[in-house]
Amino acid sequence: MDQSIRSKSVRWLRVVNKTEMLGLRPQGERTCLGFAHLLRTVPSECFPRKYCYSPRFTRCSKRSIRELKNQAPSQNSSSEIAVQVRDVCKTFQDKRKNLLTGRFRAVSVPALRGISLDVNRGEVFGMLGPNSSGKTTLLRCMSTLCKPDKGNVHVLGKHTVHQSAAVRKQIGCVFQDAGLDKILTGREHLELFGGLYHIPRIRCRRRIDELVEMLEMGPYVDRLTGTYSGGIKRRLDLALGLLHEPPVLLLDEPTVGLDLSSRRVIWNTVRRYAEAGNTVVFTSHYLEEVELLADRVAILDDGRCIAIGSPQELKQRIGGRRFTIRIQEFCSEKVAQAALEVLQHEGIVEDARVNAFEFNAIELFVQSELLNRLEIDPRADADSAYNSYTELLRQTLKTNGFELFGITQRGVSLSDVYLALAGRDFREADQAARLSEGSMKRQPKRSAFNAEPQ
Ligand SMILES: Nc1ncnc2c1ncn2[C@@H]1O[C@H](COP(=O)(O)OP(=O)(O)OP(=O)(O)O)[C@@H](O)[C@H]1O
Repeated sequence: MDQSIRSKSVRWLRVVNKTEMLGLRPQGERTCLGFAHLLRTVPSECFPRKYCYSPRFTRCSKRSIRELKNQAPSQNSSSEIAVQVRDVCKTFQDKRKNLLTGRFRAVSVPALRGISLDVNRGEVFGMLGPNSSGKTTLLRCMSTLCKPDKGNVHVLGKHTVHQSAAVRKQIGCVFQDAGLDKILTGREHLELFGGLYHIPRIRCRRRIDELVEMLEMGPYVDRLTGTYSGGIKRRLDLALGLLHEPPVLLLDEPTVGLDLSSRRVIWNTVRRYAEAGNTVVFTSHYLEEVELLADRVAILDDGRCIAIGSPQELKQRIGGRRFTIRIQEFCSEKVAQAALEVLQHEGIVEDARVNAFEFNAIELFVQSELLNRLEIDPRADADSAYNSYTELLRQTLKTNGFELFGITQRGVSLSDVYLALAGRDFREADQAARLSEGSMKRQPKRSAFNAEPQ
């Protein structure tokens, strides 16, 4: 590559470092380098002394720093807790255009509404939620990039606002919109970051080789990143986040839009990293990814944490089984509603609805209490009891003139947990978020099982 371009790029990088890190870049101004925002989480001590004045998020009075240092560690900031979030609220001020008048008006968009949670050291912690539930904002609060309006976030006992420089030394971040500089190769990116983190050159090279092997990037690392596919770009992003071996790794939707092989590589890398005693916090939209990867998961809805626990615990808390009844392959809503009314009238379903996203299939949650009440094989094991219940459904629908296309049953999934707690399923929530993006949000519904949101 042309050396002059590269040195220009590195010079720009320094300028961008300085302005991004110190929060001096005017809002909305474009940076020359795509990956500039990645650098915001690099500790400010990496920059020449003369640049290090008044960083936006580290600015606080000497007195408040003294107070923080003298503060006795709270009960939960013990060594077992890697990330502590307490009562965090964040509201954005946004502008919306009135389509009639063409004028903009200011609107408040509450992104986080009092979230508290703890992430233990050495665990893989997932944050699951539909669009606009506040996952990214919470992750940005943990990474020092977003300042909560209310509440505190501590990472390894350090306050993310008052001790942001100390926090940045402990974290690695991979965000959704991470950009890479097209005119540098993957290895050059890694070397550049190694330099910023002051990793000795030989150690840095060894670490780069390790990461290249771990992320299966051998054939790509010496190519210009402009030629990378989405999956390889995400792998390089992850390598940049892992380069300095941070004890806490923050990932925002690490596998969104990737094919299965890239996802597998990323999942394996994250797992191995956590097994080495590090903490990983990630957000995801994919239920199966969270079930597979997370030791514990927080389910977010509308800026609130509605459940927290291991995927297994959460599913057990809901219990029972989920039935899907299809009257016809592509059923109309009217027919499905009529069938549901029959079942309700016969008193053999408790918690049921017609799912418009599944061609108006009827979905039921069935728990053992219902089977006991209906006196279905009281002495039989769970499987036979649920099979008898299936037969009862089939007979009831048949005697009322409904020909069945099919009935399936399965154990509950995290999607059912979300449905039970939030009163709507993921796709409905995503659609609602898209429709009401930024407008007044609905109040959370009571759970389908009357489970109290936490
Ligand atoms: N900089 C911002 N300015 C205005 N509103 C914002 C800003 N950042 C986030 N929001 C709003 O805050 C809410 C939560 O957004 P956030 O990105 O945290 O959600 P999310 O759960 O990560 O969603 P997704 O899964 O789509 O990434 C949304 O309504 C979003 O529009």
